[in-house]
Amino acid sequence: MALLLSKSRKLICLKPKIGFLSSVYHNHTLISPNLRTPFRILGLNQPHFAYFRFGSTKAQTQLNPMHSIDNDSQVLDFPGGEVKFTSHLNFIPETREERVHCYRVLDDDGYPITNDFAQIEKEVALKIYTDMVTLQTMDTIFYEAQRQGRISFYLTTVGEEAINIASAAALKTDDFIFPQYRESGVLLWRGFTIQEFANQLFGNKNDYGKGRQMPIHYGSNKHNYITVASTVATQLPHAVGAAYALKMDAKNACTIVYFGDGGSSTGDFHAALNFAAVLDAPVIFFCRNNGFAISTPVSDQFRSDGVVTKGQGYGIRSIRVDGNDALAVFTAVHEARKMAVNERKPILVEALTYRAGHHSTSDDSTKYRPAKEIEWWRRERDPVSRFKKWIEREGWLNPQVESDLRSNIRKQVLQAIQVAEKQEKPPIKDIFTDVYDVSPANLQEQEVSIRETVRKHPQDYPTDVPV
Ligand SMILES: Cc1ncc(C[n+]2csc(CCOP(=O)(O)OP(=O)(O)O)c2C)c(N)n1
Repeated sequence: MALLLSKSRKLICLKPKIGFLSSVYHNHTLISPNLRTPFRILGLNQPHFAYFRFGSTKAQTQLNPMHSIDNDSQVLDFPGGEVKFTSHLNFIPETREERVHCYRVLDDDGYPITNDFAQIEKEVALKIYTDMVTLQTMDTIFYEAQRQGRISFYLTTVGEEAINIASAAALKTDDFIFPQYRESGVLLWRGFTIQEFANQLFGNKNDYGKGRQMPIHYGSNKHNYITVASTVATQLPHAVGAAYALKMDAKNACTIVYFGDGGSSTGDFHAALNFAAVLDAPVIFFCRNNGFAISTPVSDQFRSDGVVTKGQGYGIRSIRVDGNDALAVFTAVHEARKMAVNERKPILVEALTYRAGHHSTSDDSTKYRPAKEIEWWRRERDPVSRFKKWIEREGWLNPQVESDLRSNIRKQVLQAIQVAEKQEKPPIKDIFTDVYDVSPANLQEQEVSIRETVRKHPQDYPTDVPV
């Protein structure tokens, strides 16, 4: 398509193409039905003619007879702001010369390298540490419980303890959490008890999901923690919708949505970011870039510089942080929350980390990555010991307190397992409740049928489920 600039400095369309530029001619002015204002070219000192070539037009090029025009000083007034013209055929490179820097506060030895971080009170720092240790302990013991066949499935957050706990610590209780599945620490921070975790894992009658979900699909109304869904990334558009609702209700709160590098390859991710940007929804997109989506490494996931660079493509302010540095994660989310709530804007945080455990109990990650690599991350970049070194130097923790803390938490987790295991399971009828007010005929038939099947083949069904 070629555009012609008339004496009245208006652009006229010579060969309109499809799209919103398909326009009507009106007094030599290009007026798009989709736009409130016509396109205009600014920066010209005198009226004259000019041709501009766009795309694959075959129209004959006529150079401007007035060579004095300084093309590069002209701008096109386009929706979204003025666009400078250039006579240089420059493609935007696929990558920046240097990768986006990663914000951190503590070095690998737990020494602060900057004062540019949110100040944390001693009590908050100790709760961050206590909850990181609790998460580690729960992961170790619940994982073993699955290996012993006591629960059917488990998934750890090993290596991502700082991401879980420090991000949660930077939020307010009115903020809504939309988790993926590797964020049980966020719920822990909010006060979900070890017993409540165990009840869900064992699917007993005290599980809020009434045993209808796989283990680790926690949810809690009380803690504004939306129930985990296995379908990767579906939580992203939900978080945007909820954030938009908070904005419409003029609430002083935001939503935060967690997802992995794998989740960023879904359509839901892109739809969510665009919606959030266009609707100015107060949502924090928190990507845990842990290097793997089960066995798929990030090098097979995308060619961009990680996930942080995608924010700008949608007009979203973004930051990359060291996910193994609790102080950096806390500070970034603390600032992101302020911006999201005060400015009513989405923010993208990409935390670089490493999934130091297997994907889940259904996975053996040494089949697709070197055991030494896993070991290195566990030993050299453990977020829990890094934070511990910092609080020890601050004088807030000593070895005796640390040892008591660990053994106390271990006892609590073991105790919770024993209690949860002994609890009755929810009755079979609970499978059919909570969706319909009046159960439809097909569900009633299924309910009868499942009872008959269990009675006929009792050896194939657990004995502790009331029929
Ligand atoms: C829509 C959808 N596609 C595929 C899967 C299978 N799946 C389960 S977890 C997972 C990997 C997700 O990786 P990532 O988002 O990076 O999170 P991580 O497990 O690393 O924390 C996949 C592909 C799924 N559950 N849902």
